Amino acid sequence: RGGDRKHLPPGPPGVPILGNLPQVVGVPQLWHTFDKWRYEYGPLTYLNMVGKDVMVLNSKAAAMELLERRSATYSDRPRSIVAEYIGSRMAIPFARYGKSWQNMRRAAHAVLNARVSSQYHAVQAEEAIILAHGLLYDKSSTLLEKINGSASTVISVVYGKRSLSSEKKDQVTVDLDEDLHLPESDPLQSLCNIGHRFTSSLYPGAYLVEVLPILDYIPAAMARWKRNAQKDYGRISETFHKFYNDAVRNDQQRTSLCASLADSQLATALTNAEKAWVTGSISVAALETTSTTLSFFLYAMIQHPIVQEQAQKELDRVVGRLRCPNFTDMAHLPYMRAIVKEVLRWQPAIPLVVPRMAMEDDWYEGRFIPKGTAIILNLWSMNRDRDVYGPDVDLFRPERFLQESEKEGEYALRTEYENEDGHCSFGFGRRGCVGKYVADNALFIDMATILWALRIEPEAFKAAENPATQKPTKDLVNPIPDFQCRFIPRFTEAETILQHLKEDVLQGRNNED
Ligand code: HEM
Repeated sequence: RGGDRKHLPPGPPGVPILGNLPQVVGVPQLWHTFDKWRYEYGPLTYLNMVGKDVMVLNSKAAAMELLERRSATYSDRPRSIVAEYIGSRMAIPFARYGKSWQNMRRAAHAVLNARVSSQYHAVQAEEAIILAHGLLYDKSSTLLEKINGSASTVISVVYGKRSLSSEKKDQVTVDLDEDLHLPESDPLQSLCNIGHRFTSSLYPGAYLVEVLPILDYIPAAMARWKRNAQKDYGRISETFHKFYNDAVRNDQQRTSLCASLADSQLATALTNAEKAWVTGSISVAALETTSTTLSFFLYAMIQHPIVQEQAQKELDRVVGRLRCPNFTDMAHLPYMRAIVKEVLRWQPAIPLVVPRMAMEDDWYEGRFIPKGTAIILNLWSMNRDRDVYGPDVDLFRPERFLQESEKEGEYALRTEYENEDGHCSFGFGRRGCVGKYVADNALFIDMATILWALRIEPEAFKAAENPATQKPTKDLVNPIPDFQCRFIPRFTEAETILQHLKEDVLQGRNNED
């Protein structure tokens, strides 16, 4: 093995003992640092973190080979001491590979796969109406509040039509040293905060104990990080149980994921606690990813009014102005579908994914990957691979997924993207995003409904002169830029139709009670 280690991939030189730790600890938006390194070191960048092997995986080709074709070797997550105290063993996205994860994943797949995901079309279309209506009329919430609330599309799928509603939503901030804030009045905020508790604790270099596991022997009474993590586990568990039990009791229609799990034969392998954690952790995985992507969509639209106009031309031609878009229009709206793909490519919600672990010694293109290596998936760089997307990777340009159609001024999706994402933002292989069909559908119907009804304009600043800034973050989630926009009805009927449909949705929900 000593000889093999001479063939480790290249990486930035580190310092004695600590290795590359000082180049990583405390650095915000690490995906930018890793992106720079990839031009120097190639598809795999080697880092030594106090003697621990870590590699950053930067190219789609390498990810396809290792994570898809050799997925049996790369489906585990490395042990994270802090995340385990918080409950990662029970949470699908963070759990180690094994029987318990397999049972949870199987149950999640059964209710989220491509075929079943069409069952959620109706509730997704309803939520899209509520979102577009709220963007236009709800003056009591900020844009960010509306966007956070908008992700309830996904939450309705998990917890039912009487989805968890929020009374007040703040921008999510979780300080590792502060108490986990789980406001009872605001379940969506609680789920976001739980998600950040995990994703910030898994950010490279977040806790010293991860690279010096001996620190785990310090008793909880003397280690605040451990006390906090143990306390948070109890509170998260209680929250997930409450949401699950309420949903099973209240979802008379039995359409929600919770009700499916409660009724399903498939879920018999799961304990009640696992069911609560499966649904809780799926919501956590779904919520901020979807709302972050929707935020970047709005941001892209104010920066690119021509893209907006092009999409609206397509919507007018295919849908007309007498009804809202629906899922049967999807196949006829290639420009809209290209916008969904381009937002996901341009700004992946999770630029650095929760790492994988090599379960065996392995080789890639003459480079040695020792067993136990933590592999950080750098989706940011994969989505900006110039060999795949051309030199304009930093630009938002949906046309990259399109070709001219036979009819002048119209587009068709390039055939290779009909059944392919065209981006890497859902990850790879056995641990790839299990909710990607539900996510794609929610994003499509939300974006199409908004663009059909509304024109989106920048507020208070000219985007080109005063670009919005992103807060520095030490979290795996891509922070939403600080921007404001306003919404204007595109035509009179849009307002009337939105108003009627929203009333119908609320009326329908009241009748179900
Ligand atoms: C724009 C929306 C979304 C994005 C960008 C996204 C992205 C991701 C990524 C990058 C991963 C890790 C993949 C890997 O390790 O290779 C993941 C995992 C996961 N996602 Fe999503 N996701 C989205 C929406 C959703 C939705 C709507 C759901 C559920 C309804 C969901 C459920 C999950 C779950 C349960 C996992 C863990 C899978 C596992 O470890 O086995 N996600 N997602």
